[in-house]
Amino acid sequence: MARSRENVLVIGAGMAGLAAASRLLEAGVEVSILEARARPGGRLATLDAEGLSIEAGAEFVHGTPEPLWELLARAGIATVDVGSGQVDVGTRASEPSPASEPSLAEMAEILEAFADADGSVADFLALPSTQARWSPEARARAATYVESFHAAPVALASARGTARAEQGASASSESATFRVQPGYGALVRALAAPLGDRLLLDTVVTAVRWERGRVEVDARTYPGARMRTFEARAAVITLPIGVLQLPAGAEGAIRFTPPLPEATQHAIASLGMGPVVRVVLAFAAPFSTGPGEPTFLHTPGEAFSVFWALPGKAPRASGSPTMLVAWAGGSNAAALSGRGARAIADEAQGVLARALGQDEAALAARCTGAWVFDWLLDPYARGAYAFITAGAEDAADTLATPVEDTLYIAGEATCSEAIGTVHGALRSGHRAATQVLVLRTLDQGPDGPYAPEGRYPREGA
Ligand SMILES: Cc1cc2nc3c(=O)[nH]c(=O)nc-3n(C[C@H](O)[C@H](O)[C@H](O)COP(=O)(O)OP(=O)(O)OC[C@H]3O[C@@H](n4cnc5c(N)ncnc54)[C@H](O)[C@@H]3O)c2cc1C
Ligand SMILES: NC(=O)Cc1c[nH]c2ccccc12
Repeated sequence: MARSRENVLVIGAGMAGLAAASRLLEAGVEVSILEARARPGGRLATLDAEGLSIEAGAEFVHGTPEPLWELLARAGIATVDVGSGQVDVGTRASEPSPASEPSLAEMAEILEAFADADGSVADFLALPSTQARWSPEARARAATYVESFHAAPVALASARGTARAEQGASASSESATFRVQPGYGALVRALAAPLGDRLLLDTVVTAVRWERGRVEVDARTYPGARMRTFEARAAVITLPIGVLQLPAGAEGAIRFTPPLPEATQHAIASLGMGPVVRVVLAFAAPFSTGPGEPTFLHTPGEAFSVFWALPGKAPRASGSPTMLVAWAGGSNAAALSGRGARAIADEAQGVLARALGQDEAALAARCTGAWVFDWLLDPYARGAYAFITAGAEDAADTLATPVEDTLYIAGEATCSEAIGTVHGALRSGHRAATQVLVLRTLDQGPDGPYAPEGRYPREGA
């Protein structure tokens, strides 16, 4: 077995791991990247569904975060503006009506006001001063938004942390939302290509033994047959927080020897991993979701609290949508999770039928496909994305602090300014790579263990 002490191991080939590995490789550091799945990308997963690209995980580019746009531009990948149509339907069958501007504006104010609040989102919404200032509709809208899009139960989510995440997800003054036209999978392919056979798929990490300046990682192949040990000077660990939170001994838990420092363990335990159930429904014929073909159709109070249309393929592109996403996050998703694809798809169709005032059986008969993504059940994610819980506002920064200059934890959950996003994951990977590279420059010098053979001229050579 090849053993090398010069390299850096990157655990996980999602956006954070791919970004870290690419940076390190560009800087001349020899890296190996260990990925449990049979594909790179992690929570970026574009599937082919009836000839259309659909996302199982992330779909949107939130705002114009510079490093993500730079990557897209470098790879020549186009984006499309999603649009901002918002339509509300009540819990009872009714005609969808455009979301009222005042209630949207009030909700934006509430999300901003979270920034100055201690405690949870639920605490803030229950304050007499909050109730006096904003309408019940706006408060309910804010709660539903946090539960669904931040995937965070309002009783747990930090108000200040949510304000920060919200700002991070906007990432620009005009908070437009975009789609990656060919799907995020195209970006994953562009990032993974230069890594070649340094990217090891079907490699499930089971244990990390470490001491300052030395890491040993045990891994098995998916069926569990082959064990391998990898050795390196340092490891960038991009495991989702849901995986790091697994109790010792649980299926899929990774054993750290010695255990991670108390502060790191505490930070891991105190972050939340938000659940999401995402269903893509396909309809054979053009399908109308209401006036002006809205982008987002809100169904508050239902198990799926928001729906949106996916761009169709020609010749339907100019017509009504034929593919819709049904989205449940936070407490709703936790309640749906584990009920099975059939029951979850039926529930999504039922909510949609009620929302549009249509007959449920007739709508179901027109549905030609349903793809169900229940992220809490994903063994290599254990949820959709992280959220900051009340009292744990510093946890992401704690995780981003290198452990003994040897373990560098990255991933979306470690990016305090854009937690839960693709660009947050990307930034965390770049940050970890920089931490590794700075260490090389300061502590190791050009002849140190990170220096690839022949990269630096030796004196007298
Ligand atoms: C349904 C959904 C919708 C989302 N929507 C958006 C959106 O619209 N916009 C947005 O910006 N963000 C969105 N996100 C969040 C975004 O997808 C994530 O923040 C980002 O992709 C996380 O990247 P990462 O590298 O931190 O983690 P991951 O992509 O999870 O990468 C970690 C990698 O580690 C691997 N791994 C796990 N266990 C092991 C092990 N034992 N051994 C080896 N490897 C292992 C995993 O397989 C994975 O590939 C969404 C996420 C989900 C789930
Ligand atoms: N569908 C989404 O955009 C989900 C999402 C991921 N991270 C976020 C942060 C803020 C708002 C939404 C999100």
